[in-house]
Amino acid sequence: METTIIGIAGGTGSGKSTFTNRLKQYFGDNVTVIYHDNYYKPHDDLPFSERQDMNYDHPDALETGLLVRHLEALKQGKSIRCPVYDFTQHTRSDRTILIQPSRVILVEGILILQDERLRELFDIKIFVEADADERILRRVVRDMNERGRELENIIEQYLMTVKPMHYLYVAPTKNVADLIINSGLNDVAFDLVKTKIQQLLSQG
Ligand SMILES: Nc1ncnc2c1ncn2[C@@H]1O[C@H](COP(=O)(O)OP(=O)(O)O)[C@@H](O)[C@H]1O
Ligand SMILES: Nc1ccn([C@@H]2O[C@H](COP(=O)(O)O)[C@@H](O)[C@H]2O)c(=O)n1
Repeated sequence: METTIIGIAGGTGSGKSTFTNRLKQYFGDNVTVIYHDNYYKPHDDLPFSERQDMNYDHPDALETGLLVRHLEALKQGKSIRCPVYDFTQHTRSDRTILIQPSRVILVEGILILQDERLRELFDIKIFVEADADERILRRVVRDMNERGRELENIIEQYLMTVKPMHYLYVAPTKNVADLIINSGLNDVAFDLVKTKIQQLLSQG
């Protein structure tokens, strides 16, 4: 089986997951989703207070080599066990998820277009764009509701690492994207990508 891998990048809060999850919801088991976030290094040898203060927006924060190996295995028709990251604990959980090979794989994450090995594996590269003020507002709500964070910590982390790393490592990757999407809720972009995936699936 041929495999097509689509990378979906964009800054934090840009709407990457919203766009990716909409495609997953539409295609169900015909499409597999892998989140780079699950490949954050665990650092479970360090106390919580130290894990809390780390820079999670630098490429070195992620075990991207493992993601590369997993994508290569899926392309070869092998299943993989994907780690599961726990944002409330700043480390990986004990769980892994069994992921089966499929015709189309979506890979989502802030830094996926920054890594040359990943770029080589992607057949289609998408960047989801959104203004910085909207992204941080969404992140505040999301991190407080879903990631167990407090407002003060979110603001400090944003100013110390998230914002500078975004402009150093994430924003420039817009230039290597095949497609730049204005918002994760963009219906036209969704229809275009949906049609492309339908075409790939019908080719088998
Ligand atoms: N265009 C949009 N308008 C309003 N809210 C949005 C939009 N895109 C995403 N959101 C919301 O913002 C939050 C972060 O979006 P998400 O897709 O998780 O971002 P990312 O994966 O890029 O960090 C979610 O709660 C989502 O529902
Ligand atoms: N322990 C961690 C690990 C990562 N982050 C932040 O997650 C952001 C990426 O995820 P998105 O869903 O927002 O794209 C990234 O900006 C990291 O700062 C974290 O807060 N804690």
